[in-house]
Amino acid sequence: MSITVSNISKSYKKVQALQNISFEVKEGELFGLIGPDGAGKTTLFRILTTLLIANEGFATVANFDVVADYKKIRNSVGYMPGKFSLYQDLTVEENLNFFATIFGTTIKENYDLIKDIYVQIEPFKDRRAGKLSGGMKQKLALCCALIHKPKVLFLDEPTTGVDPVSRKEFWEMLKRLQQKGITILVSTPYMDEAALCDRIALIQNGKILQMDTPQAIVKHYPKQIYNVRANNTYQLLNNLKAYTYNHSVYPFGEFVHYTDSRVDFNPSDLYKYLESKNLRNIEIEKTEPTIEDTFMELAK
Ligand SMILES: Nc1ncnc2c1ncn2[C@@H]1O[C@H](COP(=O)(O)OP(=O)(O)OP(=O)(O)O)[C@@H](O)[C@H]1O
Repeated sequence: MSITVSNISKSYKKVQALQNISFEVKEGELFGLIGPDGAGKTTLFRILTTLLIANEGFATVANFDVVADYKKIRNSVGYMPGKFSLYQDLTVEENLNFFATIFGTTIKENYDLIKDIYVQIEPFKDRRAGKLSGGMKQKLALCCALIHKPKVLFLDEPTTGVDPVSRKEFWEMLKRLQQKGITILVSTPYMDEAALCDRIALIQNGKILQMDTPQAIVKHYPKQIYNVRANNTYQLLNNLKAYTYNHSVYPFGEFVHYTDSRVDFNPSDLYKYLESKNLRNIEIEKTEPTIEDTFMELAK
């Protein structure tokens, strides 16, 4: 196993950030921690990268214990923290050289590993990191986390605040790194990114709600979901929430996602109800669940 987390708990005074978390990540796996702000993702990353000590439980990374073998772990992992971690006043090249030097290596030695990413920021190598765009900062941070050829890469919300094109490119880069044998633990609040991982853990309030492949998680969704639309979305939401038989109701893109509590649900009953509320242009159609739907169901 590349990462083993066993019954880890951590609290900050009154806040219980992690409650009895356990999971394993296999060598070469791309594993996602999916959860909203405050779920406990950063706390877990800090424990696994030896920057914070858990109150209970144990964990290993690359077969080293996170407490006893912390120095060995620091040499074996790359960590890209959520907040921008680079030296704003150093240039792109200086930042990268700095990280290479503290790990006793050079840009040249591991250039192969970062090449695909670095070529995209190389034209700006003399620019100060603080003056880079969001997407470029993120690429530089990834190069810095990779420059010592880590076995395990920890990426805490690497795409938060990054535009959709750069997000897509970033995930393509992760897939290429995975093919080079690097184990990756990545956190994200974006449900569409969850589908790109080999396995995911859905996490909320310091607890794992569910863990499996993205395909299996969606397959186990227990209900039929309906896309509902009408001329007034705000009123539609309120009317659906007030409907006696609703099981779940929430906005989803241009639709409202609705599930019914009855086994013999007939959409025409709902149609009539919404019509009686003076809604117009009503549409009710079956749709497939997504990871976001699973999250909404588990978080209920
Ligand atoms: N140093 C701290 N002192 C007190 N409470 C903290 C501290 N760090 C985190 N917390 C609390 O612990 C909980 C988990 O926070 P954590 O940062 O691990 O979550 P997260 O999933 O990474 O969310 P975010 O994306 O917002 O950072 C939150 O309720 C947070 O307010």
